[in-house]
Amino acid sequence: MSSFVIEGGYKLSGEITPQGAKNEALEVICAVLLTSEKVTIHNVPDILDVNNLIQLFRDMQVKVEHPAADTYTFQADAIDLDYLNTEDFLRKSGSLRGSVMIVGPLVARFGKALIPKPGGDKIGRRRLDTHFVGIQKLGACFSYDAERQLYEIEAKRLKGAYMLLDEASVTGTANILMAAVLAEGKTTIYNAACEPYLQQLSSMLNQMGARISGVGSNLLTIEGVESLGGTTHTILPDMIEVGSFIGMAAMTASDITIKNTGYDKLGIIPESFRRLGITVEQIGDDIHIPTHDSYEIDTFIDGSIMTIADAPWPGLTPDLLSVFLVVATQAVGSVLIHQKMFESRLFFVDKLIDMGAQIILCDPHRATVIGLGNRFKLRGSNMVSPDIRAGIALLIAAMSAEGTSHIHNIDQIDRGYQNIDKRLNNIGARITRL
Ligand SMILES: CC(=O)N[C@H]1[C@@H](OP(=O)(O)OP(=O)(O)OC[C@H]2O[C@@H](n3ccc(=O)[nH]c3=O)[C@H](O)[C@@H]2O)O[C@H](CO)[C@@H](O)[C@@H]1O
Ligand SMILES: C=C(OP(=O)(O)O)C(=O)O
Repeated sequence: MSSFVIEGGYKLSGEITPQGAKNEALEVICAVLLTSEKVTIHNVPDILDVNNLIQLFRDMQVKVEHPAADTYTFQADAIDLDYLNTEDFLRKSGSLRGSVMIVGPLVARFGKALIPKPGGDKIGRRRLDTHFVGIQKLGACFSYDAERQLYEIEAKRLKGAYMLLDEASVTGTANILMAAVLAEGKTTIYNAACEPYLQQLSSMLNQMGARISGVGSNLLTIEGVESLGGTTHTILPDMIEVGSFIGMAAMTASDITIKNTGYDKLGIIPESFRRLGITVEQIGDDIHIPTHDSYEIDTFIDGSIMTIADAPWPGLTPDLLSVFLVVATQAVGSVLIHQKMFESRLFFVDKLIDMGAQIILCDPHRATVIGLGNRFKLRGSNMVSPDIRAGIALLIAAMSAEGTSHIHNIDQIDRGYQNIDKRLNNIGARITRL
């Protein structure tokens, strides 16, 4: 298992460009299974999760070409459905949460799919009810094979239906949407998730001939079509990486410009960093973070303690709360970080406490951070990354700390951040990969 050695205290300077969005990539790559024609996707991030999904598609006999570093062409005209029954498929798809989104396209196009309990971060219970109930409403039958720990899904032709999702699940909405585009008749999905990932997926599907309206809202209407064709699609910049760079710049007192951020699609993210006292300057589609000698956390208008909490889009994404938390440790003032969606994502704070941060873990969902300002620096430490976003938060902490830190299990970081050590070293960081 690889690790990073980080020499803390070095400032960053210059420009950095975000990679393509991981979560959008996983959705739009699954969508290529909906057509026998060629689909070209640009701005594909070179990260573990995406590369593993692409390898899985190759194993399913999807024809994959890689004409440029960030461009892939897929053609699913001769899929080997028997491969889904192999141990190899079950092992590979089981370790990758995004792979659950092959169910919708496969059952819509071929009338059957197979999926093991999927992987992803161990950040609390991660149920699939929304996916299953939605696809069942379209007429598919699910059966669970307890011995092999997998679900078999079958349908003749899916039929459009009305559904009110029990929660605005991101991958759940994508999965149901990809099933509904080829179902017979009209489907209505209320309480749909509407992150830019889903807006992008919907516009790609419409380009392929689907008829989806309500894109960007929580009420999607889909008129089913007989078949879909090929297209070319470009993935948006990764908003979680943009947020991670904003936090990193503030915490290391660096002056950096984040290029081509897809600013209009960042929602409430820039404003949420401003509430921690960070200057986020929009320059066209770029973001400039000037050097911060210090930054002071706002209070609410009535003077009460600031809360940074996640919420379904257009609320604040849960994937940035670990970054907000670490950045607050060096701010002036206090903030309550409330991670509502996941129940095991805040336990990494004990590592920050070891580094000298003042944090009270109130319960699995809430942590109060007492910002120490720049009077007290964090100390370098030896730590293990428990999940992708805790991993980047620990990297930010290590980069701002006095002394050297070691982060183990960096596969968790590589899952979602492309060549992060090289890209950060290019703008002044001191990170060595072992
Ligand atoms: C591959 C991918 O795209 N992964 C993202 C996707 O995961 P994923 O699609 O798996 O996450 P879901 O949106 O299904 O739900 C995430 C968690 O939030 C809870 N929940 C969800 C919606 C809601 O209205 N209320 C609620 O409490 C769920 O019970 C679950 O515990 O969305 C998550 C939530 O933005 C992100 O953290 C993941 O990075
Ligand atoms: C939780 C995340 O990813 P996944 O859903 O793939 O585990 C994430 O990207 O923060």
